[in-house]
Amino acid sequence: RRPPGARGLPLIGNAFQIPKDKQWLVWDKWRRKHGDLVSFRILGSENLVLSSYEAATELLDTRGLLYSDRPQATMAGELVGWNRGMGYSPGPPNPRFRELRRLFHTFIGPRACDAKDLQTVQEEESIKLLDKLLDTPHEFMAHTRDSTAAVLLRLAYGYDPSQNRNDPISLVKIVQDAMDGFSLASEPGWWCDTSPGPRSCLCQTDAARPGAPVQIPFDYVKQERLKGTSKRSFISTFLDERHGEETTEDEDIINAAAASLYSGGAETTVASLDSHFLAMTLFPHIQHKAQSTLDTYLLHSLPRTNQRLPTISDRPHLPYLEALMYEILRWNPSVPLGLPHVATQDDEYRGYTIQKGTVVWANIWSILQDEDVFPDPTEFRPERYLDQDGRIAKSSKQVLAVKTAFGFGRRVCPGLYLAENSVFLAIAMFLFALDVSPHEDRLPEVEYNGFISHPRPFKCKIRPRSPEVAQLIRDRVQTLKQTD
Ligand code: HEM
Repeated sequence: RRPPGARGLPLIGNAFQIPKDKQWLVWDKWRRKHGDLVSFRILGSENLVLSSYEAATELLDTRGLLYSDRPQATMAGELVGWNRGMGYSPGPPNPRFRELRRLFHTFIGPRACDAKDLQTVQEEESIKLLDKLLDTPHEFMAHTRDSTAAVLLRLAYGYDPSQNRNDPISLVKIVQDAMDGFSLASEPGWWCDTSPGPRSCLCQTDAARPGAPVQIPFDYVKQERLKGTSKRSFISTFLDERHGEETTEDEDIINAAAASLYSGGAETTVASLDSHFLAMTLFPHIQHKAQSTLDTYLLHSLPRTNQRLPTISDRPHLPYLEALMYEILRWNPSVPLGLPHVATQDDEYRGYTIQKGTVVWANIWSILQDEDVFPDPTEFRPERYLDQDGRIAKSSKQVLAVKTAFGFGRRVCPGLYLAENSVFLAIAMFLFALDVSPHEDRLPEVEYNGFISHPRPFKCKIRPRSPEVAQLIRDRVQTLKQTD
C-alpha cells in the first residue's frame, strides 16, 4: 500500500501543485488533509513527505541507514557541480561520503568546537560585526552575511577578508556565489532532477551557475604555506596530516570538504542571525528579558569595573539565551524542508510500503510548528525549552524536536555544533551591545522565502545600548587591528 497522497495528473503527477517557493506550506496543507505521511509524484519520481517528529525520527533516525542516500540531483549535482561536495554525495557505504564526514567531525565536531582557537575566530568576527553595526546599522543584513563568510573563510582556508582589503583573489565573491547557487539549485521540483527526458530542457538555466572554482582558495593556502605565513585551517591541517605527500584525490576531497563547509554553513547561519533581528524588533519584552539575564550574569561573573563581552564559554550559564537561540531555529527554520533522503531498500511503515528509490522529505517546518509539541506555534516563546528552575529541559520533547532543524540520521548537519555556537554567540553579543526596535514605529512583516529560508529584507532601528558599550567595542576592534 502506498501512503495516502495528493491526487495528481497522469504522467506528470503532482508537479503543477508544487509552487516555486514556500513548498512547505503546500505540504503542510497536505498534512492537515492526509496525515503526517503524504506521498506524491513528480513525473517518474515517487516522493514521501514526513510531517511529524515521530514519523521523521522513526524513519530517518532510527532506520537511518535505510534512508541515508540523496536523490540524484541533476541540477544541484551535475549542472551546478555540488555532487562533488557532501550535501549531494551518495551516502554510506560510499567511501568518499565517509571520508567527508570524518573530515567534518575532526575539524568542526563537538570536541573541535570546544577548542579555544576555533572559538577565538568566532569571537573576533562577532566583535567586528558589532563594530560594523555601530557604523552602518541599516546595512545589518549585509554585515551578518560578510561576518559569517569571514568565519567560514578563516576556518576553511585561513583567509581573513579584513586583512585582504579589496579581496584581491575574490574569495569572498566565490563563497557568496557558491552560497547563492547551492540554495537555488537545491529547491525541490527542478524538473531536470526528475525528468526522464533530456536533462536540461526544463531547467531554468539562468540559475544553473557553475560550481565554485575551488582551486583558487586551495592554491592560496598552498602559497601561504610555502611562504610560511599560512594560518591554521581545514585545508592546512589536512595538508599537515599528509606531510606534503598529498595525492590528486586528496586534493579533490579536501577541496570538496572546504566548499561544503561554506555552502552548507553560510546562508543557514545568516538566515538565523537575520531572524534574530526580526524577532527582537517584534518582541521587545523578550529582548529586555534576555538583556537583563545577560547583564545580571556578566556583572556577577566579574568585578563591576571590568565590563566584558559575552563568550561561547558562557553558554552553559545562560540558559535563557540558549532557549532564545532554539526559538530562533524553530520559529522560522532556515532549512524548512531539510535536504531530501532516498530509501535504499523497500521498507514497511504503519502498514504502508515505501519503495526503494522513494525520495523522502522531512517537512521540518511542519514539525516545528506542530501545535501538540509547540502550543501557539507562531508565538515566539523561549520559555518552551526551560524547566521550572529555568534550566534547559534537555530531554523534553520540545528540545528534542527543535534539534530536527539540523536534519536526521546519517545525514544530520555536520556543522550543527559550529552553527549553534555561532548563533548563540551572535545573539549574546547583539543583546549585550545593541537595542533593536521598529523603524519609524512600523512593525515589519514576518515574511520568509527561499529554499534556505531568509526573512525578506526589512528595516529596524539598531542602536548601542550605552556609550560605554560602544566604546568597549571600538577598543576591542582597535586591539584586534593592532595584533593582526
Ligand atoms: C543554523 C544553521 C544551520 C542549519 C539550520 C542547518 C541545517 C541543515 C539541515 C536541515 C541539513 C540536512 C540534513 C539532512 O539531510 O537530514 C544540513 C546539512 C548540511 N549542513 Fe547544515 N545547517 C546549519 C549550519 C551549517 C554549518 C555552519 C555548516 C558547516 C560549517 C553546515 C554544513 C552542512 C553540510 C555539509 C550538510 C550536508 C550533510 C550531508 O549531506 O551529509 N551546516 N544542514
